[in-house]
Amino acid sequence: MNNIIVFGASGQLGQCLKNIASKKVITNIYFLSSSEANILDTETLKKVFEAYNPEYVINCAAYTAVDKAEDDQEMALKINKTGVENLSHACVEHSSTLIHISTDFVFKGDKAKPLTEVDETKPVSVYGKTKLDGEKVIESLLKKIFIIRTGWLYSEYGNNFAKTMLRLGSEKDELKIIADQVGTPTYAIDLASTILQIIKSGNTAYGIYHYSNEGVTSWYDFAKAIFDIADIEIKAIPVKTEEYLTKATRPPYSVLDKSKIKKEFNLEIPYWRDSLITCINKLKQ
Ligand SMILES: NC(=O)C1=CN([C@@H]2O[C@H](COP(=O)(O)OP(=O)(O)OC[C@H]3O[C@@H](n4cnc5c(N)ncnc54)[C@H](OP(=O)(O)O)[C@@H]3O)[C@@H](O)[C@H]2O)C=CC1
Ligand SMILES: Cc1cn([C@H]2C[C@H](O)[C@@H](COP(=O)(O)OP(=O)(O)O[C@H]3O[C@@H](C)C(=O)[C@@H](O)[C@H]3O)O2)c(=O)[nH]c1=O
Repeated sequence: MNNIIVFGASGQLGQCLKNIASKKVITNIYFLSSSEANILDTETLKKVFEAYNPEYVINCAAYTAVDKAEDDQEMALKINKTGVENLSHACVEHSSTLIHISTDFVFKGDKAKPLTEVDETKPVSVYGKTKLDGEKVIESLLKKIFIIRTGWLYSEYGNNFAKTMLRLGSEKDELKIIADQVGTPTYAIDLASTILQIIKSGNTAYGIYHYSNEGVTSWYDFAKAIFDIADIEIKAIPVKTEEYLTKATRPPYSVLDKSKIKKEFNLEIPYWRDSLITCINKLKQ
């Protein structure tokens, strides 16, 4: 098999890909951190693509600070749109297939019905808008693409809600957690396995796909499950969105319909609580 390169490799998903690739003994995959390959630096991208001539490019690089993006629109746009545009041009030049990760936050989330790939996008945050811009730029430049929209990523790596809850759970006696935002947590290790499975399949059914774990929950119930599985005693207080102020607006409902990806790649997706147990057990080791 020809080379695979991963951009944004030191982030959460990048580290999960590294973990899975080493378990599956995949040796033709190369992991590039932001300091090794900044997707805003076209000269570096040119050199990297010439050196590796990748068959597949996995883009895990992104501006992911949802609240910070509201005051830092320029940088969020640069990374999530211009950087993605640079990668797309390089992929065209080298005939590479681009696997790009997008988000449930491209949706407004005002309808309580699992969201399909053809549902209307209407982001309500700067982060969501810039991620949608990234999707659009890829679709306008490249044919060989897999855009995977996912949501609520967590794992033993990087920063995420589950690790924040574990930390706050050991520091505080009580915690207010939003109970009227509903979605599905995604164990980034499960997503990483799926990405490598897509590559291995050689399937060329290019397009947008939705992926999360199975099931539906709220941030409050997700937090309760984290405390329960990790044996943390804390008073968790369910609150409405208006009672927990954040800079960015988040979709109230962002459950993704995964029928398309399951059918096309013959996937069995774990239920979110089962994967959460796996993750917390790993964190305990
Ligand atoms: N986290 C989540 O809950 C969700 C994430 N997603 C999407 O999944 C993808 C992966 O997310 P995740 O791993 O959690 O995010 P992280 O924030 O953990 O990782 C993002 C990585 O991108 C790197 N990066 C930032 N700017 C550049 C740049 N200019 N050039 C190269 N690399 C850069 C960062 O480098 P550095 O460490 O040096 O800053 C970081 O390592 C993203 O596309 C995100 O939008 C989708 C849904 C949910
Ligand atoms: C820490 C904390 C958060 N919350 C709420 C705020 C928010 O609505 C929700 C999640 O907060 P976080 O800031 O941890 O997560 P957030 O950064 O909003 O997570 C999002 O990240 C981006 C990158 C995505 O693409 C999304 O799919 C999603 O995972 O939980 C509480 O209610 N209580 C708390 O103590």
